[in-house]
Amino acid sequence: MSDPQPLLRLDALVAGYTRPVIGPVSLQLTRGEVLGLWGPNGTGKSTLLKAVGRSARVFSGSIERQPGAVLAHLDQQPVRLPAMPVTGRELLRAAGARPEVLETTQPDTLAPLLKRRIDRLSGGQYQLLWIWSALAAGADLVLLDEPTNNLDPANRAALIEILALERDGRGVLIVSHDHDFLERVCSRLLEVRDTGLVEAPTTRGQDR
Ligand SMILES: Nc1ncnc2c1ncn2[C@@H]1O[C@H](COP(=O)(O)OP(=O)(O)OP(=O)(O)O)[C@@H](O)[C@H]1O
Repeated sequence: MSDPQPLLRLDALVAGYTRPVIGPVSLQLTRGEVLGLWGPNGTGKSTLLKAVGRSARVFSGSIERQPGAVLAHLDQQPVRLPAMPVTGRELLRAAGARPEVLETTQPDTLAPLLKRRIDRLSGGQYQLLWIWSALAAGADLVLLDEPTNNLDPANRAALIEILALERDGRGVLIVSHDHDFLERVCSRLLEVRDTGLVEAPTTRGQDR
């Protein structure tokens, strides 16, 4: 079951800001895959996501996204919306979440968040809702930078649960230092080293 064209293909990508900070790196992500990136601080993992999201500079190599694939990018510091009387449910509807997803498939932890004003949620609650809205709205290519930061154990467990839902339709690329989380959710893990990306063994993701 492989796509004719992967959702995302990086070929010898060198990316950075005023100067390159990562690369050359190559990878492919297909629908149904959850790919984890981990490695030491400052090796350019977030920059790689930003380059895919077009907020970092590409010095050489290429980034090919499947035409029409909808991208959602959770940055390390999620942008909060200004104060306004909008509930979580209204946010998800505005993002294009399908009604059946809103009514049936949300984990218990999310139900109370749907009723609350989003400008009154805590940082972690907002982050979880933001990720759920990207998934429920059917983003094809989801980039998550340190998604377990700010989450307590219950919300971290909810994140693991929602990432497992309807996984076949999308590809997810996750940067995290939370290795246990990556092992739980990822089908493939890559370690970022000075020499490039190295395939890392994953014990739990294989059978998902
Ligand atoms: N906006 C920016 N402008 C210039 N340099 C930057 C910018 N953001 C990050 N850098 C530099 O790029 C390098 C890689 O940073 P990046 O945040 O991509 O690494 P990382 O692997 O995600 O690190 P961490 O694990 O600490 O989050 C670092 O040297 C950092 O100082």
